[in-house]
Amino acid sequence: QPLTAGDTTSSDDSTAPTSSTAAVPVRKRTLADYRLGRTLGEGSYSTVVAGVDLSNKRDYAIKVLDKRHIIREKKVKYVNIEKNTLYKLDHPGVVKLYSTFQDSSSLYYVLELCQNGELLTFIKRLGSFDENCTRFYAAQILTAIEYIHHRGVIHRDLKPENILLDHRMYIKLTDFGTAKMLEPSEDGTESDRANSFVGTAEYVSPELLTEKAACKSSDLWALGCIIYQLLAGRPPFKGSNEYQTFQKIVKLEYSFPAGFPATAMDLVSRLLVHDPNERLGANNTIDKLKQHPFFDGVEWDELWTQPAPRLM
Ligand SMILES: Nc1ncnc2c1ncn2[C@@H]1O[C@H](COP(=O)(O)OP(=O)(O)OP(=O)(O)O)[C@@H](O)[C@H]1O
Ligand SMILES: O=C(O)C[C@H](Cc1nc2cc(Cl)cc(Cl)c2[nH]1)c1ccc(Cl)cc1
Repeated sequence: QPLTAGDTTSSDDSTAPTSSTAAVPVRKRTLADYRLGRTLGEGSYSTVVAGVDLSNKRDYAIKVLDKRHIIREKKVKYVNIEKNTLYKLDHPGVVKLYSTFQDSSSLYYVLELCQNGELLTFIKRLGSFDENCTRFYAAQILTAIEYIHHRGVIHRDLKPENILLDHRMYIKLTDFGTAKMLEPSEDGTESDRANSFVGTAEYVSPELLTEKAACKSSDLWALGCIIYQLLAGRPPFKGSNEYQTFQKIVKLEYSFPAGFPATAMDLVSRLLVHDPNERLGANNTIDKLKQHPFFDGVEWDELWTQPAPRLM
């Protein structure tokens, strides 16, 4: 018998006033609060299913992790990094985490539902994006990166699989389990280097391969790779295996296909730069990135209210 709004099984006082004005404390959710629907996707350690919250009839994405698997694979740290990072972030371009809970076998994240799945799916389906669509999506991704960096978070694994699309076809960054929260160091400025962890081969920055240390600028390198991929239909560095890919990155071995728009070529070549400090927008100068001619015409204040361009 599914729960209906107003029914309560937990210690709540079931005679609690049901009027919407009553400040009912936010009760820790349990699985019983949701009607689970279709499976949205599978991760290495997770399954994501659609779920309707029975008390407010809203749709969510519920990410389920098997506890034993998490412990065996030593991913406890990543789970708590993803939880703490997502709880801290609040931006239209970042997937929202509403609640977390657990039962005897699993851990649950209740996430904002991104009905249109992964950006990668659309790149594959269309082959590539036209310049106008690339501009819109690059601008949305850029403002989401600007926001997480402002909050002292480096994503470290930005790629079209980790950029989801909601019902309005707006982007939502996800997968913060490998993100890095920069610790404010003694002199108050945040330490700018994060150690260990290597992202996905095609999008990994050179500094991560040579010095094993990511910085905010590593996300700008990934943005350069993503802009290239939106227009070319494939990432700039792609070897026949991971090692080959890393070689190309370290040697900056990439070229633009014929027909690649000139302003986009200029922008990408200012992001795919070895020295992290030399990348356009590095060292908290993302405004310089926004002023690049490629973004001419972007209404930055309307970016999260205007309708997304039709992908074609
Ligand atoms: N909030 C969401 N809304 C809709 N679909 C989602 C959402 N979060 C994840 N998904 C889908 O579920 C799939 C699995 O996501 P999840 O984050 O659990 O694993 P992953 O990060 O893709 O894989 P891995 O853990 O191996 O990196 C994703 O590929 C995505 O398609
Ligand atoms: O309920 C909360 O919010 C806190 C718990 C803390 C927590 N309990 C755990 C149990 C196990 Cl076995 C593994 C991890 Cl990573 C665990 N993390 C929790 C539950 C779910 C998720 Cl996704 C993260 C953290």
